[in-house]
Amino acid sequence: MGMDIIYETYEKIKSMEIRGAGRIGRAAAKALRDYAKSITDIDDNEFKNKMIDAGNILKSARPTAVSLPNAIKYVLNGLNDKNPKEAVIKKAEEFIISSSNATKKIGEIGSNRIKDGYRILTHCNSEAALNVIKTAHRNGKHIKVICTETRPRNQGYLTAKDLANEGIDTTLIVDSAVRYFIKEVDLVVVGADAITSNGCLVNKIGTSQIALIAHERRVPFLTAAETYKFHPKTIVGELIEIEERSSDEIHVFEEQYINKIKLRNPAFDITPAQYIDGIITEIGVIPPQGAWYIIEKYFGELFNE
Ligand SMILES: O=P(O)(O)OC[C@H]1O[C@H](OP(=O)(O)O)[C@H](O)[C@@H]1O
Repeated sequence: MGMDIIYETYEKIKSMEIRGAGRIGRAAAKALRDYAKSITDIDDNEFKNKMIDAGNILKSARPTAVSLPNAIKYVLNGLNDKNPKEAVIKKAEEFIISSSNATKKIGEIGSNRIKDGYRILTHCNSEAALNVIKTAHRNGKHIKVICTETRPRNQGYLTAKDLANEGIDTTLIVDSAVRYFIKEVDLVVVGADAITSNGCLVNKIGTSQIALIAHERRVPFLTAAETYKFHPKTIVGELIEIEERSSDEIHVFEEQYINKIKLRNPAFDITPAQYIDGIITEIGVIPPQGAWYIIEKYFGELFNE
């Protein structure tokens, strides 16, 4: 096994075979755990160097979702322990369990914001946002959900199938139809790839247009974000890199147009804090202005780095 597990996971995250901010964080933690287990007969220093290299490879798979570096940082904190191998394995297990528990807790907390009869709009395919919706449904609330296709990779199809399998009344629309349908929506719930220290949301491309439309119509806009989706380095002014994916994902033209038409494919956009009514975390619903507090509480040690 050895480094193979790291490269395999790197490839799966990069190609989006494993996708979704929470899932890529857990996949990285699992890969680091299994890699640590496979390393034998070397001294602690060599072990540390190997683990740091592995973490850097995994981190480079995708640049935007902060769950990936946050998960890796959490696991590799174990390297400071007097028994680094055991500590890294334990930290990886801890991250995997606490991340899954956080998405469940978000489901419970967020579902309190959904009333019987609500029509909800969601975008892309977020485990955390879907837990909010599915928990409301499982608690007996009669809800209807509109989900967007989410071009170019159409993660909305995954969302629509998941909701339909739950027995939820589900409608799939094209991304550009959100303003047309907003009059039929009581609440927007989306996921998060990162939350900045000033309460902005980085999420799937198209999210900010939806937030603007919801704001215009005074439809509440919520994002579901585990605390490890908050970006520690934004507190010291670092900007989040927006991933630009291959134009092959949107390529529709014949050969003769290839050099004549430019294609751009940013995967994420930024929703300003003023369009966000609440961030559903596993410790409660916070206003976007509370982002600084979450980063200071959970990632405070980074200030000393
Ligand atoms: O962690 P959970 O809530 O599952 O997903 C959060 C976000 O991750 C996804 O990104 P992509 O499809 O990997 O690019 C979407 O942007 C989604 O909102």
